[in-house]
Amino acid sequence: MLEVDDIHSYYDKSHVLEGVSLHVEAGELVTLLGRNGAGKTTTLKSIVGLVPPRQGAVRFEGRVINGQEPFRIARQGVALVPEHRGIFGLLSVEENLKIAARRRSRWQLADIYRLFPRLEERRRNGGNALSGGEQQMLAIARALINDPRILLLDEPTEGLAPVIVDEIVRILKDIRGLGLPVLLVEQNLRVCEQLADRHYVLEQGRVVYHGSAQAFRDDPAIRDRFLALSA
Ligand SMILES: Nc1ncnc2c1ncn2[C@@H]1O[C@H](COP(=O)(O)OP(=O)(O)OP(=O)(O)O)[C@@H](O)[C@H]1O
Repeated sequence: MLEVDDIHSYYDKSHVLEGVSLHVEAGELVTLLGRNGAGKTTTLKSIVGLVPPRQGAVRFEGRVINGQEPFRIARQGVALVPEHRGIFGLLSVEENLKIAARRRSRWQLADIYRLFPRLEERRRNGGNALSGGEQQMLAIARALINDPRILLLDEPTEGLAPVIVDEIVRILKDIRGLGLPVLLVEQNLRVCEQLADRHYVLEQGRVVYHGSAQAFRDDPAIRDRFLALSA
């Protein structure tokens, strides 16, 4: 349903993605791994039009979307939850959700609160008063209430305490259980292994490994290589 086909992306003259290809099928959770600076965030930004690829194609549900404005890509249901969470600090949790809600969304507030009980508890708190983990949950919740057809997540567990990481993993499992496809950029291998159907590893703007979660688990060479990289 999402197909990234040999994209090349740049920051000015700096050639950052050198022919990245990947795909995410309906109902899949796919992770994008790689060390800092490998191009993971740039791949997500290229998909949503924030860093438009200069070559190659991005197709969503069979239609070419690269070259469109980011808001048009978002409107088609491609939602990015960026690393720096982008919530409104002066608005309450519930206001943050209501402002993001799309009319006729499949997601109502009650559905969101069922998935994120912590947000219901804190629904009258201001965004500024939330912990890092709660802000991350709110960022994911805001993306969901806007009724995406695919969710792109940039390092949702970064810097969070283990107990909160477990809560985010539980939420992502539930999202996956609902059949919503997810492309997850994540450095935490334990998180990836609990969630993913397939993995891609990026190095210096290229895909250097692609395989099923099972193949990745069974292949110590690639695991060691990745672990060594991320250490
Ligand atoms: N706005 C920018 N302007 C110029 N160069 C950039 C910009 N953003 C990223 N880069 C460079 O592009 C390359 C890929 O960065 P990117 O953020 O995509 O990597 P990443 O794999 O997501 O790593 P990280 O985990 O550190 O975010 C890096 O060399 C980085 O320095």
